[in-house]
Amino acid sequence: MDKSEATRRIRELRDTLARHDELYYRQGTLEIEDQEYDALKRELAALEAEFPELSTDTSPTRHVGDDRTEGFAKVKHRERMMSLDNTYNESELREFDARLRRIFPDRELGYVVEPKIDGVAVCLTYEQGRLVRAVTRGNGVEGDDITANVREGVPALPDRLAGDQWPEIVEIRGELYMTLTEFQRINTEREEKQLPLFANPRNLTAGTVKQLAGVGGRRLEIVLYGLGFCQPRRFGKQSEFHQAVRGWGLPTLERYWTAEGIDEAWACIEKLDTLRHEFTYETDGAVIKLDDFALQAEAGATAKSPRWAIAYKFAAEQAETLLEKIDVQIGRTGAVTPVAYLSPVQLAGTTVSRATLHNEDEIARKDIRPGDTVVVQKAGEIIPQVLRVVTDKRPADSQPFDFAAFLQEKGIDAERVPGQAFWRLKGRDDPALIRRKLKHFASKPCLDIENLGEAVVDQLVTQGLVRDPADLYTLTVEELLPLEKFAQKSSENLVAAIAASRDKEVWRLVHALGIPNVGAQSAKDLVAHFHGLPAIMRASAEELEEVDGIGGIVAASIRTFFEDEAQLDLVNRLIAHGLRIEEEPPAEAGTETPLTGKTVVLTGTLPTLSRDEATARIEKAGGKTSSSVSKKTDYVLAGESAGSKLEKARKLGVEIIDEDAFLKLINP
Ligand SMILES: NC(=O)c1ccc[n+]([C@@H]2O[C@H](COP(=O)([O-])OP(=O)(O)OC[C@H]3O[C@@H](n4cnc5c(N)ncnc54)[C@H](O)[C@@H]3O)[C@@H](O)[C@H]2O)c1
Repeated sequence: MDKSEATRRIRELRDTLARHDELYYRQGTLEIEDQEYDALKRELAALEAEFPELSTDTSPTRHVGDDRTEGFAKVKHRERMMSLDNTYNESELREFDARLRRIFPDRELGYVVEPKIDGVAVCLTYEQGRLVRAVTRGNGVEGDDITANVREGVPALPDRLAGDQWPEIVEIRGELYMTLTEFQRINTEREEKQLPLFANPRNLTAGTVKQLAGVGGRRLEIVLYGLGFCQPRRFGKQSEFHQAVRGWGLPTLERYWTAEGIDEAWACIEKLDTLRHEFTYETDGAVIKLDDFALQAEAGATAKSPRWAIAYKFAAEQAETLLEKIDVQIGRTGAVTPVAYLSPVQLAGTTVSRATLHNEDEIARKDIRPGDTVVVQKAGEIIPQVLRVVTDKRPADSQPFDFAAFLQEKGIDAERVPGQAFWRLKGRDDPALIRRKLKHFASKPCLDIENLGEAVVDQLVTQGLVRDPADLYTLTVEELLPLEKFAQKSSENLVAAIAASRDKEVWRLVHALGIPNVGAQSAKDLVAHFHGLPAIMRASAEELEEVDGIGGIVAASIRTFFEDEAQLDLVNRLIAHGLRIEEEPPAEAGTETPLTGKTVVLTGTLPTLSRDEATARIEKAGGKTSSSVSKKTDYVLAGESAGSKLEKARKLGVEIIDEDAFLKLINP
């Protein structure tokens, strides 16, 4: 390769890696498998070695992936947090040992072999034995302060170290992770609510610790294995440190091995490979470290990884199964990702029934078709991917899969992102689209908001006051006054008109949402059948098709709309602003209603109803709410993160119901 070719390829690789880093570290998602990512990084490193003049300090080969995000306080690590060099083959592992033996020619090298936990790196600081801080790796030098989320989300983490043999200040490094059981619990709940599923426990862990409003009832675990800053210094070896961590009562590695020399270390790695599926955490490899801290210090580090440790990653496991159908998932940013639905098959200790297909080009490159027998692989132990098609077993009438035609058939209005392989729902942030949405929302056949005409909408969008319909409900008179042709009275009128739209008929709101293919008549039909928005949101495509006048295309389009997190977020915000979402007639005095004379206590966060909304429903159904649980309480309506009220209800034997049961109760 000549230099200009190398320059072009290096730039391309850096851009690609930067994009995947952003997805992986900041957004908690991924588009390519780790093995593929690692291969791209190696290619870049090789080119930079061949053309050192093209190497720069900002290259992804020189720094750790940065997970810092807005909204978190930044904290400097007292000692840098590094990444690890990694390899997938034994000979490179032996080269690592050979390099160290060149540095320490006369020594027999003692190693520690540890499982490599596939989670999210975290650094805990204990001062005087008390947990004071939990910080992400960040860019290695400073990370995000996630103390509150760690305290809330990791019940197994003690606030105080046991005993009294701890240093005054100690940074303890480890990995946050989520058990498969918890991961499956969350995904099953999401599946029931027809929400998009999370791809794997690692990404969900990354997303959970970076939630700004707490961990929302998700349970995380931690395992601690590394020493950072320590005052006074007191450990001579990694293995001694492990003993201390255990003695302090912290969750630590279930197994680790000490080995003399690389042959013994290799035997330990093989042993680890046979045992790892029994661990509570997912492991994607082994980490081999020099045991002696003095030798570690002498060996030093490169720009991003220590020279005294290496990760050996296990090869992915594979299995053959039938690809039943291809469907799509829609992400928060509107990305439309193809997914393969498989006949369930056992792989790396779990049952696999879905695999990512990444994007349109990937499907075309591998020529994957519904009805194919495919080889699936769990790379890096987590997300299954379709590796290849077993073409010998392809049915005779099979046709290539046409992604664009498939999207059209499903009524998904998406476009391929120029220069990229993925598709995205059309123009989310386009001001013209926002205007169009708002005009539709406020129009006569929708929420019919007086005074919110075209000129006003244009100004609201241009001034950045409103980005979507939910923003209308927080507008204030003060914000409107500076707009053209707005005076005190007209501003008040608009705020009042918007407020009044909260009580309009539910079909108007359903129409106003702008679900593709759902016009005023369909909205009326849907509400007449389901009596409210929540039931429409929960309905399956089959249930939707039971409504007179709703066909397959409209049903699919409704499902796609509510599976899209961005749309769901908008709907939930509208609901939170108190818009009417149920059509049931108000209770008349003297009539028996489902909750007449009953007391309900609310606790936790409900999946779709806000607290005000739930209270309004309870009152409408004849009940009343109370803030504390007693023997007189009839029901406790509990959502995620329900706390002591739930405990008390259990103790007193008060009936506990979730949102679904509640909605059935008031709307039998
Ligand atoms: N698929 C993608 O798009 C994508 C994008 C970015 C990164 N990645 C993956 O992430 C890797 C880079 O991530 P990384 O920098 O966190 O490196 P890494 O995951 O390869 O290894 C370093 C990390 O391992 C963790 N670790 C787990 N067990 C450990 C133990 N016993 N001892 C020491 N450390 C342990 C630590 O958090 C440490 O920071 C890449 O090699 C790639 O596989 C994938």
